[in-house]
Amino acid sequence: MVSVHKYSIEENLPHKLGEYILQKQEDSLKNSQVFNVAISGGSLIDVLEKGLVDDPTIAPKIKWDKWNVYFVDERIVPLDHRDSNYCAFKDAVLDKLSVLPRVYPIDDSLVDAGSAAYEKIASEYEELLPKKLDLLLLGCGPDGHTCSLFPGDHHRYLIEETTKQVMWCHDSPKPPSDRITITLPVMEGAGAICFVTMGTSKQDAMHHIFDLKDTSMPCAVVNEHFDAKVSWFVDDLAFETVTTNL
Ligand SMILES: O=C(O)[C@H](O)[C@@H](O)[C@H](O)[C@H](O)COP(=O)(O)O
Repeated sequence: MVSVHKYSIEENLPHKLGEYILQKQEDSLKNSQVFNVAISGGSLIDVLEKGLVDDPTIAPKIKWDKWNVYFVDERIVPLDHRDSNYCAFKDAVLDKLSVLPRVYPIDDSLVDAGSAAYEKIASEYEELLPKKLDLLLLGCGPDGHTCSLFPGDHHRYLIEETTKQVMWCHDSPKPPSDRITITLPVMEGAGAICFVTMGTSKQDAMHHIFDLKDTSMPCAVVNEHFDAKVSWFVDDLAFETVTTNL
């Protein structure tokens, strides 16, 4: 069963997420020299800053030199553009560290080459991915999207992909329009999948995902497919409308 960790403001979700990530780091480093993590953009990055960099009890235990950081999705913009997930992570986390992880951004030399090059950015990124990601840290949009796997017929080709691990997402309903995203085959191979979602704007999505099991929402598809390896870190506000006992 999917596990849900629900916190009030006072309970400090970023700290609890930090503890969870720390445990995953330790588990992975028992069997490997490196900890392979892939992160999304959006509000997750602020939570990572609070939980992994600012938190005085967690921060010293994070072995950044053992981390390989990938992106579950990225907007096709230059890496120093304010819309870039890499740029957001750099500003919020990397620039504050004295020991750096190895980070794998997209090759942004092709971002101005037009849509013909975007498939190439995706396939090149697929080449960069390790055999196994230990942990995926994901967000959930108000429409139930995750990574750049959006709901609706127009984007069905992304959630239904069974072979390619990274794809070009065009006409994204959330700007910017062109992105790359990992697909379900990457989730299939991952050690653990963790969603982080907070606030009232997520209430409708939470009701659809947890009460109605509405698989028109990509997050509900992830819950359904990967079940026991999926955890959700949510706050009271986001879960206010959920009636299912979890
Ligand atoms: O690049 C992106 O747009 C993100 O990776 C995206 O998938 C994000 O995780 C969700 O949209 C949730 O974002 P919020 O948590 O900011 O609502």
